[in-house]
Amino acid sequence: MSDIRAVLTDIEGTTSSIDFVKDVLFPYARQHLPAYVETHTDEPEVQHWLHEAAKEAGIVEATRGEIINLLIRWIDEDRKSTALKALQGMIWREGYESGAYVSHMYPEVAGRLKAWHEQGLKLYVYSSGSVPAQKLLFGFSENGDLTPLFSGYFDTQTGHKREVQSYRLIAEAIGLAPAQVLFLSDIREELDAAREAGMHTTHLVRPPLPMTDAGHPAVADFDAIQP
Ligand SMILES: CSCCC(=O)C(=O)COP(=O)(O)O
Ligand SMILES: [Mg+2]
Repeated sequence: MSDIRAVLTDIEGTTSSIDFVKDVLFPYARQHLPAYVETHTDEPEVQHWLHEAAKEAGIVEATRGEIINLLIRWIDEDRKSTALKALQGMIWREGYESGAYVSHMYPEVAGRLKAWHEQGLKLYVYSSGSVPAQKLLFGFSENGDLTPLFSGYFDTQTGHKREVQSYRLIAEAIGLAPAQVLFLSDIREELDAAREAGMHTTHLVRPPLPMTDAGHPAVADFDAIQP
């Protein structure tokens, strides 16, 4: 993969465990969402995303309570809604800043990201979590602040992760040909879309998941990747 100039990484199931997202972040957002919406309801950004959530659900008129219930249902369904993800990010900030949790990183991830960075590779993140949530996750990690390693972040405002066009737009935004980018993910459909856009791909199959052939080069951890 000698022409690789940048690594674009997914988060959940790739740099960090699905359990951290499902058992720590989602429950925290679920628990704090009602009070957060009630106490921040006059903030334009909160208003904007509540409005976007209602629009996405096709709701013309709803009480605040109904929108809160809708968002809680979406958390339970792990819906990759841009509006929900933006609101979750705002709520998670309070959790990180109060020390309620730090983000999980698989043991080799921070070291490998640092090595790639030192080697001159540009590092980018692409996650369904909002860009502010991504910055928090890498800023408050078990391995300290990893944000200086990254050159940019992308979320579903660029497009959904299973759509080919999203990867074309990301390559354009970072100023590289898709063939100069290596995309890392645990999800086959995301890897398929990135490859169709022309990116190199590597499938993260984190133990104890059994190694499976999803049609992409597959590894158990970042130490096995040589961009
Ligand atoms: C950005 S941290 C929270 C992760 C999250 O909300 C999520 O939906 C994970 O999506 P990913 O695309 O990283 O699998
Ligand atoms: Mg993932």
